[in-house]
Amino acid sequence: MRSIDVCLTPALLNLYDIEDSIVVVIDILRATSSIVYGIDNGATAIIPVAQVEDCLSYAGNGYLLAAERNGEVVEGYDFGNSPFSYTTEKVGGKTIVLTTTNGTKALQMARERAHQVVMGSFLNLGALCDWLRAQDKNVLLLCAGWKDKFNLEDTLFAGAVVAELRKDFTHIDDSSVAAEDLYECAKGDLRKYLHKSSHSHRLAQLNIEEDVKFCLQLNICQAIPVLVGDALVALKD
Ligand SMILES: O=C(O)[C@H](CS(=O)(=O)O)OP(=O)(O)O
Ligand SMILES: [Mg+2]
Repeated sequence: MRSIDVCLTPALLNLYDIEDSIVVVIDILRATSSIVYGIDNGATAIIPVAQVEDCLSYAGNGYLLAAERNGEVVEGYDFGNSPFSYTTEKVGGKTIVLTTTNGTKALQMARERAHQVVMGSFLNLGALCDWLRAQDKNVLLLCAGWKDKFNLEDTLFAGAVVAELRKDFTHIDDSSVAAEDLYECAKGDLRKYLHKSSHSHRLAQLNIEEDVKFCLQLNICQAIPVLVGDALVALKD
């Protein structure tokens, strides 16, 4: 029996047995979207850290240091978590140390217990689902949310994955059913639906509408970033 469950916020992660599961970390706006895009664009590795000051211990290695808090680049860092900072020209062949408000924190929580940790986004939805379908493992879709609270965009993506995979799994929990129904509600126009989201209001003041539109594109990437040791690298077949 294979199960696919949705953990709606990292605050609930301890309720799940993930020792033998693949955990998909989801932070659509914008951490996992940018990580997927950067790895797809040839970044050698992305090292996630939970605290801004943890980046400094990597300084001097020729790594790029990326830090975002509350939607803005932390002063003194090379860049933050806008996908437009993760183009081939900017990150190809480079190692990036990254910390964000929600996504890297959720990742650090998952890595402590999960069998395997990968990154999900609308950008690599199809490739991710094809790979998950082929693994003989339970799956937990971990929504990074916002400061440990539920958010719409991460749950929408979890619902998109459940919709793709529900035929391949014998058990889905109620949060998976709810996430899938939410996705069915919104899939016709994700951007329009997400005008309701707290993130849209928060980022509206930061004028990064283009980031939001970019992160909602489907299947422009094939890369599946996987955590190997301390770093996220491209999953090899
Ligand atoms: O930078 C982002 O888009 C968010 C910041 S917030 O959710 O608007 O506070 O950070 P992320 O860790 O990518 O969710
Ligand atoms: Mg987010």
